[in-house]
Amino acid sequence: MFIEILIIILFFAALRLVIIPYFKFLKYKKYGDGRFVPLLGELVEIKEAIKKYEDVDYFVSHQCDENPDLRLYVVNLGSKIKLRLVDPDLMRDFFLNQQYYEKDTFYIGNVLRCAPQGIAFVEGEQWKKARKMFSQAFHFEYLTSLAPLIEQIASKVFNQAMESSEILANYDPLVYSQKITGQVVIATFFGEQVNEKKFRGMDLVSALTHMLNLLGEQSMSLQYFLFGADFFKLRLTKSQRYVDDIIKDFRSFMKDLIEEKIESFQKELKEQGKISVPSILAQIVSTQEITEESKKYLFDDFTTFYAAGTDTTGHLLAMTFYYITQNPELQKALQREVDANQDQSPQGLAQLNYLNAFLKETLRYYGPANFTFDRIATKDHYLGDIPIAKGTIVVPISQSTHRNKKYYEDPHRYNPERWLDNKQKQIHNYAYMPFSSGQRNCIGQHLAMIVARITLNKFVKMFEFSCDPNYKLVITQRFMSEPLDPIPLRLTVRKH
Ligand code: HEM
Repeated sequence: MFIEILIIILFFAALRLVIIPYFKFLKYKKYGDGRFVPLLGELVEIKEAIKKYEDVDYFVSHQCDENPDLRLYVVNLGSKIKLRLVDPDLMRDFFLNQQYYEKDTFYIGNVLRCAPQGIAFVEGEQWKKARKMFSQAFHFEYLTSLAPLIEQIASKVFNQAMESSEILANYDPLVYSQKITGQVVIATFFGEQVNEKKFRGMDLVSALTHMLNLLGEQSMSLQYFLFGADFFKLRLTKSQRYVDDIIKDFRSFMKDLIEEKIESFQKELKEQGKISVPSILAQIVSTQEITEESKKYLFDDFTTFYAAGTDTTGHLLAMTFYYITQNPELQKALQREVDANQDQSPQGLAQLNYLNAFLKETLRYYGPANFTFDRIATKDHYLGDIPIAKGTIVVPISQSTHRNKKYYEDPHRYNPERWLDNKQKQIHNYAYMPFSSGQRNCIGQHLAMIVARITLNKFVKMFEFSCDPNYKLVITQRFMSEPLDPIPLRLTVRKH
């Protein structure tokens, strides 16, 4: 009897976890290509890519090599089916049909515990309100008023590096770029570094980094994959209780800080008719009514901006520094351009050919976020001629399109020159999307580019730099795809 019951249970488990998903997989595979690995699905691919090709994104980068007309690639994630869109036309349909999707929190669920109501993961009316509240503050024109603040932060970090021969001899561009970008998110939000405020003895950058690292570590554990984020809320172990308490205390600390700032901005506005130092929060306080409801979400939005804007922009800068060293001729041209430039404003820097070509090419070749978070279909619908069933995961993979020879000549070569003098042939609107597209595109893209241009410009002005010739770049998976070993740059201070 026991054996029969066991067989029945195993049969139903196999049906639910493997057989039904496999038939769904076949249904979608006929529109493109795909790979089904029972239970483990795409996790196997991630492991293989690192082990065999030393690049966690190898497969998505090379997805269209054999078939540039490929439309989609189907994989499984446990029993769920996931469609990776690689054809720009399909991506366009996807972005025009956002009403049928919600963000899937499988990979990010635990990190979200520190900002559950942040703009990046709320849906519907709540998302619309949040996006409306911040949209003016993230306009290029408004952000240009924050350029002096960004400039100060970059100078401070570079000046510190200049004082230490040890740092100059072994400069880790990821660490120092993220120092800059983390401070920039805080300073552009509040108008200053708020250094006097300490959380458990830590400044804001250290506290946020500490909390996000703890949550990230939990997300990489087997328990997370088996039981999800709720498991860590149970406070079963000392370390679970430690992390849970940090989240609660930090949220309440930030709530007080933001309320205090709002009150002081409102007072300044009342007494002087304007807020003297520009910032994202100042822009909101001076143009909108701050309700109790909006206050409630502002903390989570701030944390979201920090999480979304620090590593990404830092990664863009670090990888650009690295690739510049791999192209010495162009490095010289960039240096000449930067030295000759008279207009250091964000508008002026946006006109520099080589500077922008390098940033654009890094974003194409190995941008920090070359795919969006997974989306789950909330209703049956069509993308073009493809019927998408409710519950299917769909995600546009711009990394595949960015490396498709149909759109880019010699796509696996890092070549900033393709962006000079309009050499790059007119590309499909959805074949270059480092900041995604549609209504949920990156709200911080202008800030990211302003920060990247100011920092790169300053770096090139201040330093000669090269990379240790023995260094081998291996890309692994952390919070995002990152170099496994720190990039060892050698810096010498330039004499002007
Ligand atoms: C080079 C730097 C950056 C890149 C490549 C990047 C890329 C992206 C991408 C691809 C998305 C879409 C994600 C999805 O739909 O699943 C996104 C969304 C977002 N980004 Fe960025 N980002 C960068 C910098 C920033 C910065 C500096 C901020 C803010 C300070 C920021 C804030 C956000 C937010 C809040 C969202 C969610 C928007 C929404 O759902 O309405 N990002 N970003």
